[in-house]
Amino acid sequence: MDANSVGTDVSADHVIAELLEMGFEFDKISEAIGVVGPCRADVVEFVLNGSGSVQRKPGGGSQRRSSDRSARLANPRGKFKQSSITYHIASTTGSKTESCGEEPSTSYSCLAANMNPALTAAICLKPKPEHQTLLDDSRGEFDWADKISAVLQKHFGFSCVKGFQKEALDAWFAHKDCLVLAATGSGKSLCFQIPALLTTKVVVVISPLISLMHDQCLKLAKHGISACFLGSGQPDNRVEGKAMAGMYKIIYVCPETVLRLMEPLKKLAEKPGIALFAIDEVHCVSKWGHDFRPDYRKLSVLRQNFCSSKLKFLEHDIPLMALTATATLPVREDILKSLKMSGHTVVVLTSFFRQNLRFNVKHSKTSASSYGKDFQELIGTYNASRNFRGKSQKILHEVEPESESSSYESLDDSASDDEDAISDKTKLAKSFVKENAEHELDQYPGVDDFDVSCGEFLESSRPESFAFPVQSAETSSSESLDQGPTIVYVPTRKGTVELANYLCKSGLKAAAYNAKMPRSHLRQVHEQFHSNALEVVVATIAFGMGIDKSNVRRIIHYGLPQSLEAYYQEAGRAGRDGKLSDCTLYCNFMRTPTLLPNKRSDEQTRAAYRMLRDCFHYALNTSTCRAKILVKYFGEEFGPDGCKMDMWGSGLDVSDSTRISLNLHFRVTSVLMALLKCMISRKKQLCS
Ligand SMILES: Nc1ncnc2c1ncn2[C@@H]1O[C@H](COP(=O)(O)OP(=O)(O)OP(=O)(O)O)[C@@H](O)[C@H]1O
Repeated sequence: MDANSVGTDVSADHVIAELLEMGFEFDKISEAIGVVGPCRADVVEFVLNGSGSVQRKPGGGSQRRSSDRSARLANPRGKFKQSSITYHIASTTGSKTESCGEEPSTSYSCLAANMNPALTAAICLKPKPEHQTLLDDSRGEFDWADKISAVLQKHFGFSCVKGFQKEALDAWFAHKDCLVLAATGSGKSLCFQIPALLTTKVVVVISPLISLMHDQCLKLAKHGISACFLGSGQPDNRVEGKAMAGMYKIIYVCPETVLRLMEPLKKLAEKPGIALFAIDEVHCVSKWGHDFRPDYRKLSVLRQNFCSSKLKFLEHDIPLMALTATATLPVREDILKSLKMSGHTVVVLTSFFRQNLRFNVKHSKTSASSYGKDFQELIGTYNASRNFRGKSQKILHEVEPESESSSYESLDDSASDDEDAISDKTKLAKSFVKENAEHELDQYPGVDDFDVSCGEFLESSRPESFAFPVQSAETSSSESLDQGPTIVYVPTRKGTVELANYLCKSGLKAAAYNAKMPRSHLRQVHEQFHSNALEVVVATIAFGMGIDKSNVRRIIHYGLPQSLEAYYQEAGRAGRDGKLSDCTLYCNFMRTPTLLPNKRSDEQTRAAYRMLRDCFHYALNTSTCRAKILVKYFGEEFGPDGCKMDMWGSGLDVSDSTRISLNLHFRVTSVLMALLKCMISRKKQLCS
């Protein structure tokens, strides 16, 4: 059935279910359907931008309300999940389910659509095979460092490789496996992209997210390098065949697809050859990591199958290059072991310290009632920079958060009576289950979460106007932030919509982003974010790994992250141009941290609790440099001069620390930790 056919209860219910999944509130959806009818795009437009933005449809109004009521009574959320998935699949094959028979014009942000036609055109050219030999297979006869410089300059505009990049490339050149541990934004991708330019062979990159692969392919196309990605997000089924025939220099692929393609990959290894298997975001291998993906563990088949003892035509084992910015010592060991990397693996380790990131923690209820206080400065900053100071002040006073209650149904938004909260265990358990249910959906965006308009990324000539990135600027503590964009991470989908809505109403160019939103919207947010058309993206972790925009000036976590690795990974989106950037964590010290993964073993659940505890301790810390705690977490020690306390945030926000005494912190922490233990057994009961 057409999801948007007007006049049936099923279509209204369908739209309700989808919008609930996106994070919108039931009452608002009902009201909107009542006015504009059950067209998803119109309903969203109405909810976000009000009645003036959408024409009232005949057949809306009271007629719709009865179906809304029945939807509410039946609570059909689970039932509709399947429809929602079917809908998303349909949208990849081009069926017009989005816009009620019209081209989708909806912007879920407060901006008009801002597609970049040049970009779309560039990625939709016809393929042609690559036969450009830069390095012959003997590989020993010439100065390969010169060759690297040449391709680096030609394709990327950089004059030299960084030290750690050279080490990784040396390992590859010596046919050795390599584990690269380097800070966010340091340039790890180049380590596996350059080999593709130095040989006639293909580089296969394993990556966890379609969005990440998509972004990288787009960038490579702009740099004149052909690339494609394979997996369930690939809408063109011819791309896989072309990739296995060696028609792209770099193939991005998700782990489950690599496992499926073992035989074709063996053929590819024979002709034209595979130069390297790169495993990006390799912390996903580890059960102890923050972003465990079970299929990553099965990638040990690469080392087992692509070696000269198994494939007789190979002169050397095909090297593995594993890369991450966030791996603790146990995670590193787990990676080497579970991928069965060679005993001669070269470990390239650089500092995790990002000297231009300034870390702060502030106490906040982190609910709708605290938006006004917490985001006033941000709103003022952007509005002032657009010469809207007067208007924005007015708006700030006019726009009140819609409800005092938090989207979390937290027990503690009074932020005053922790003892009451602790005594009411039933309520706590309910809240725990509810939050868990939401977070589970938010935390692990599947490979189907993103759509692309074209699956092929062929080398395109670089436009004349193409500007190479400016090198890092020196940072000084007195430097002020310029007005690059901000990413706000919130723990729930509902939170993304609520906060983005609030910021839009306050005059900012903001957009919500979560994995359940329509792909067209997600694509649009990506494009607007990269073209500087958005000031703020309010996102779940779906907008995390791989986001590489140079001028992100602020990362705000509005709620506790699930681990310090996740926190540092997300914070690492800031200041990739080397300029001073702020990373602020707003944390409710009175709320039990419950951001927990579901469907895990007890052991993993305990590990998750440990990670949460580390986050909580990080937030509570009042005496040590925050950057120091973070890098220490990854096994790195700072020298005496390593941390400049005046610049890199230390304790809690001063005004808050006067309100919350240390005594209370420690009392609350110990009670919370006891509660967490209690919850493990409680959760078992609830799940059994
Ligand atoms: N040798 C180099 N000289 C100058 N800039 C470089 C060099 N290598 C990479 N860069 C730039 O550094 C930026 C970050 O690179 P990249 O996305 O590969 O980082 P990353 O280490 O993978 O980060 P993350 O782990 O956060 O995804 C890119 O914009 C890239 O162009």
